[in-house]
Amino acid sequence: MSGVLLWVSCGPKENPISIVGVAGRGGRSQKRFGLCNGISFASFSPAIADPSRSSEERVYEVVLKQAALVKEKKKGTERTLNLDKPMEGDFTNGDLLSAAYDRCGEVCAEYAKTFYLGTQLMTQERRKAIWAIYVWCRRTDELVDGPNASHITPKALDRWQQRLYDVFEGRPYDMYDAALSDTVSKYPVDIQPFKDMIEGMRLDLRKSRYNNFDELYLYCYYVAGTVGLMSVPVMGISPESKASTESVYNAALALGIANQLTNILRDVGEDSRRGRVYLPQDELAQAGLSDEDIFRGKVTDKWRNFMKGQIQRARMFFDEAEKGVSELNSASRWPVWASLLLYRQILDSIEANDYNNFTKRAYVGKVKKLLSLPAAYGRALLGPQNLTKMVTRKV
Ligand SMILES: CC(C)=CCC/C(C)=C/CC/C(C)=C/CC/C(C)=C/[C@@H]1[C@@H](COP(=O)(O)OP(=O)(O)O)[C@]1(C)CC/C=C(\C)CC/C=C(\C)CCC=C(C)C
Ligand SMILES: [Mn+2]
Repeated sequence: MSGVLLWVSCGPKENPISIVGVAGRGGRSQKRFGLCNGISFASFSPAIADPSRSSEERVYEVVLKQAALVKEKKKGTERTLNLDKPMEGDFTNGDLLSAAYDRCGEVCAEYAKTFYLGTQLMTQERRKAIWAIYVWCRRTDELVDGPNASHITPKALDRWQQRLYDVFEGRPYDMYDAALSDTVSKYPVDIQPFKDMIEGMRLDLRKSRYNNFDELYLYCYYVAGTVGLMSVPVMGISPESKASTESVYNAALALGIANQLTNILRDVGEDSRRGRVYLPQDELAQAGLSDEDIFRGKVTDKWRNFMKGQIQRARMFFDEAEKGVSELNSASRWPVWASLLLYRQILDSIEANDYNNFTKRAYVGKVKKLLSLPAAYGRALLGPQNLTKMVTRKV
């Protein structure tokens, strides 16, 4: 890839896997949480650094705050690009800004073709903003996962965060930043999910095991749930929607978590070869498995049973997310359905591979991908259905 980018609930024992989802209306919503084990939060982001509560509770507080902010700001703040800091070009110039957005679109097309195709149905303004957010997320992930990852230190992430503050204050460093600066000046996008994604990358630098689902949930929020929270203010909620803002944000969070859990299940072998195990250690132990079994990479009945539970949990998060998609603005629904249906099918593919995610990479073939697009389009035609007030599901 281009060098430009590079520089830069847990449940009770008899019910081992459960999630309790929520959707409410008019600010009266409540949320129930699974009980999860304690974890050290000393260096986590202050917004969610409270060890006495579960990750779900703390993340849900961020959701509520984001929903309140979007209601408050509606059309964004009056920030304008500030040129105190020298840049290579004048990005307040319409042509340069437009070139910056085009470049974001190219990066998006190069990395995520199907998703790029999905954005084509969105209004031009929204599509550009989503591209800018996409590129920032991709660059952030590249810091810890790209070819220069071995040189990345917590200090480098601190600098990336400082640069993020500059972007939000209208002081972009380069054209990708300029596109994001412009986006956050136009849409009620808050900095918190961006900071939290950087926090997820910090976690990746220092942690390679997750004791329980509570810890894993927090990681998934940081690196993926945040994407949902960044995207909703741009995608917009349908004017016909009667669902509460927080319930839509909650669904967006669930989609990010579902995607990341799916990523983790698909990449078990690949991650283990990098010394990483993103599976809850307590659930592995309950299934009679350990890290050794993962490094050995043999598909056994114990492994199959364990995987069935993990897949089931990921599907529950997808179900949770599905309830929110129809509440989005009509033009935003198609790309979200497309990405949801495609990602969800990776889980089917893991099953079709007889749970061999050690040496076989689960993927969705071209035909299935193509068939998903009209299926997504059909679903996108369905408008707001009103999220039920509270949904509680246990497996
Ligand atoms: C109401 C409702 C359901 C609204 C929809 C909200 C919405 C658009 C949610 C998007 C969820 C989403 C696409 C999350 C991304 C999850 C993800 C895959 C995160 C990856 C993290 C790190 O993973 P890892 O390193 O293990 O994996 P790789 O091997 O590196 O792949 C990420 C890579 C973090 C970076 C995330 C991105 C680059 C994706 C950013 C995407 C967008 C901004 C666009 C989202 C919009 C649509 C239409 C899907
Ligand atoms: Mn990555």
